[in-house]
Amino acid sequence: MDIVFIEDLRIDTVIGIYDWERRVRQTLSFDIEMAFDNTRPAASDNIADTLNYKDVSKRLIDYVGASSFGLVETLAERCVAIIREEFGVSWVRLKLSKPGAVRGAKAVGVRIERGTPTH
Ligand SMILES: Nc1nc2c(c(=O)[nH]1)N=C([C@H](O)[C@@H](O)CO)CN2
Repeated sequence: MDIVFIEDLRIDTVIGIYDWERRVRQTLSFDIEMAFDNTRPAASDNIADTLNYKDVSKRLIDYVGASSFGLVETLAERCVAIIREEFGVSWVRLKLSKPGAVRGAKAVGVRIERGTPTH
């Protein structure tokens, strides 16, 4: 299975369950793997044949930046749904990290996988 990935995409947003978290913006980090058959763009050398990681990144920056969920679980699920529905990706693995949210931990968060690879 081929993968297009986005690593450590950092986006500021309102996220969290506590009162103070509703009043500030925190930086989240996204690591995303997306199944995609890269043989066609490799043969054509044409950006139009790719799963364009810049387009995916821009869409998530806009969406996450404007969101204000309580749980990282909810945000992760919505981001994966956008990638699958709007970019036609059959399988996505997404890790959402919230750095510094727990004293003593570098980061906490969730990792989810949705869908089935079609190739
Ligand atoms: N499984 C989760 N646990 C916790 C979450 C979360 O979104 N998912 N959120 C918090 C707080 O917002 C925390 O990040 C503040 O430090 C606690 N646990």
